[in-house]
Amino acid sequence: MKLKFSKMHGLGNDFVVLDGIRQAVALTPEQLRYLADRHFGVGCDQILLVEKASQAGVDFRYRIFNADGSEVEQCGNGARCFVRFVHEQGLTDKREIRVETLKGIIAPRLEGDGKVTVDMGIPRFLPNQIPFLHDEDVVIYNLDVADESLEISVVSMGNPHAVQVVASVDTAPVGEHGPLIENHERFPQRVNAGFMQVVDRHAIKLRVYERGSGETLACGTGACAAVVAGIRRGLLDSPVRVTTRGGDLNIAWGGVDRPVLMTGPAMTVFSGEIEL
Ligand SMILES: N[C@@H](CCC[C@H](N)C(=O)O)C(=O)O
Repeated sequence: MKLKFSKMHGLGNDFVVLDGIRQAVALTPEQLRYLADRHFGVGCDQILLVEKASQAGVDFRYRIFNADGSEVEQCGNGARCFVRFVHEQGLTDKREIRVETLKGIIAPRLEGDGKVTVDMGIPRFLPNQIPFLHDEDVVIYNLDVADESLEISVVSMGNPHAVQVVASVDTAPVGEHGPLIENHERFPQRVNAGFMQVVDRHAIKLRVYERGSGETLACGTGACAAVVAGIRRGLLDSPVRVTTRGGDLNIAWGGVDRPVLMTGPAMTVFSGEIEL
């Protein structure tokens, strides 16, 4: 089977994007891992699959797969690339799009300057909404990792995040603690691990060890989760500039029961065809 794809990225968080409307796409986890493989395949952090909407009032459905082949609920940088993709491929000329994901509907908008703003939905904090094994709902939890007790906040942006504040993102033990947090027994569906350095009340630096993909150059939902956690901890005020290793995102949040808005770039690198 030959598959057409586009290689895209949002701040270096890179994607293989597939049009599942004009070509039939049904991939096994092995085929997904092959596409994501940086040595034997195309190489990416996530694979995005654009499909027809399954309900009225929605323009498209898009599905997200991590490099390890697991299907996940949400992807912020992917949502921005999805919008560029459907425009570049001539699948729509609407600038405001409603798109179904595994965890609800999100609403991206293509701005005049080429950036994309995405209404990422309302963040959730209850342990069973993450899911995170704990009886109470508090802003900071202790998590035992490698003989240390880390202070984490948990946030669901549709997908699960554990965010901690670190003195410096440059020296934070992302490679060592990241996989231990990702696979911690108190996160039954695993978790994305965020390491946030507060610069001032409107600026943070962030690194994220992503569930199913390892550390990426940027994580959109991770940026939303970090800003929300920072505001809940009383450290930040909206809007917040989030500096990742791949560049900057702007995140705004109006508080409890309000959606998070994320603005940033989306780039197409090349298009190709691969035999599976
Ligand atoms: N890179 C993404 C998040 C992709 C999914 C994540 N790894 C998960 O398993 O939840 C983003 O930009 O949000």
